[in-house]
Amino acid sequence: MLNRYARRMERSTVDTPPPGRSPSAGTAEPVPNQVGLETMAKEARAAQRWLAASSGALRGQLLEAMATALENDITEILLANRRDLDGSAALTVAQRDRLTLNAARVEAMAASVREVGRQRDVVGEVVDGWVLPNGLRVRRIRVPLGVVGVIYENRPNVTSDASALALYSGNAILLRGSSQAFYSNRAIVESLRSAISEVGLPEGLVGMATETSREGALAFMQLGAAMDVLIPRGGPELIATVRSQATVPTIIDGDGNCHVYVDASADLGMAVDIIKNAKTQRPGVCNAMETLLIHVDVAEPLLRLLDEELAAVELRGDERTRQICERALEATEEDYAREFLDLILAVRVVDSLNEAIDHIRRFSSGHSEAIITESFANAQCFEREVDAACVLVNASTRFVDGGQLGMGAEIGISTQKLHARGPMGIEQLTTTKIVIEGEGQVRH
Ligand SMILES: NC(=O)C1=CN([C@@H]2O[C@H](COP(=O)(O)OP(=O)(O)OC[C@H]3O[C@@H](n4cnc5c(N)ncnc54)[C@H](OP(=O)(O)O)[C@@H]3O)[C@@H](O)[C@H]2O)C=CC1
Ligand SMILES: N[C@@H](CCC(=O)OP(=O)(O)O)C(=O)O
Repeated sequence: MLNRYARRMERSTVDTPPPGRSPSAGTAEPVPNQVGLETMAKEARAAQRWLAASSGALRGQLLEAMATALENDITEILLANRRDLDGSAALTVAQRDRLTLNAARVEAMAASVREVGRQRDVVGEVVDGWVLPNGLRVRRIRVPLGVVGVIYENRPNVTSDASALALYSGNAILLRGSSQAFYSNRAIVESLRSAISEVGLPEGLVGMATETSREGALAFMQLGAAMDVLIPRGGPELIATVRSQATVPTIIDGDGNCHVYVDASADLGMAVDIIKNAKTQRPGVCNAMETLLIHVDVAEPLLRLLDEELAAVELRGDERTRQICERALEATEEDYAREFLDLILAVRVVDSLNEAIDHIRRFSSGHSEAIITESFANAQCFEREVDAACVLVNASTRFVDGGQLGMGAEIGISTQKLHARGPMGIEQLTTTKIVIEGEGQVRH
């Protein structure tokens, strides 16, 4: 029966070339592809019904087929990626790094899909249950959210990571990736859809918006009841547009203005290793460090070490930083407020842990914040008082990643508090419903 259903599904959602980027929208005018989007959303809604009723074993089999398809289609995916890279002249270093695929990265994408498929199946899990005095049996069970939408940056791996997480948790997914990654995303979606079809499920479980203009993105976030939740991953402009224009519920996955604070009690060797990793291992990503805060008691020895160890990094510091490290430029308030996504680091010397926490409270985007300390009391205070999705003690902010945290992958890193916060995996793509079973009881 599922195979018959699958054969009826149209492949149209991945066949159209991109009409190209157009200026930012902000208007309520209807957009040309709204009908296409609505059709795609309807297909996703219909297809999700089949998946919600499927067994964890079938969903595991589906993810295995998706991983194998990615491995088999590696040549097509890399060719499509080359087309994206050739067509995008004005990419920043961070954007080029995000967009670029190679064989190892595609293999890592397949490995992530498999890793997601090895996670515990949470669909149908009973999270609570009780029996009432009148004999009614009540269970709260975990169920998929339904149709999940994602607007995301130009990272093609998000296409497969997000699809794997959504499908394994019983959801259908609608994808609106960056126009810069259109051909890569299309090749990946085609590969995933062929695997879906192969296991007898409807291809409409993964839909991709083909209108890549900003108007298209606006129409996507205005799908209303057709989408159960939208996860926007991106910078402040995207987030502001979603907050003011979206007509669907959202889980905001915003920018990462991440701090590392080096306490007076810190082990400076450990501090140097963590700082180097957090700033330089992949500077263009959201969990990279943007500002370093140093307790005044260790400022001199640490900055002398960093002067050499961070030779490739441009430092922008306050007056006390510049007195110790002559090459540091003057930091402005704006430098502390922004995400560089580059080999640039803002630095500030503080007199106390409290001053560091005050700075973080003022400038943090609520993503990831770290302390390096040998003091248990200071670590506890930092954990309690810093209001961020992830707080780290003596570890690099780069660990804030679903794969690194054992979740297989992440659909995004939520920087809001409801209904999920931090890296979002399978469980965060579910909600619960209450099932009540009786023997004819009526309310008096
Ligand atoms: N918290 C998290 O999970 C994550 C956060 N990020 C953050 O994302 C940023 C990096 O990615 P970057 O490429 O700069 O992100 P952008 O915000 O520029 O782009 C992200 C996506 O949103 C679209 N978009 C951007 N602005 C608008 C708008 N005004 N209206 C409609 N759609 C819009 C883009 O489309 P197009 O490209 O076609 O213009 C793209 O698909 C960083 O700030 C990083 O910290 C990134 C990944 C994960
Ligand atoms: N998952 C990521 C972090 C989140 C992310 O995708 O960030 P970005 O590269 O800014 O789009 C990682 O550390 O690999």
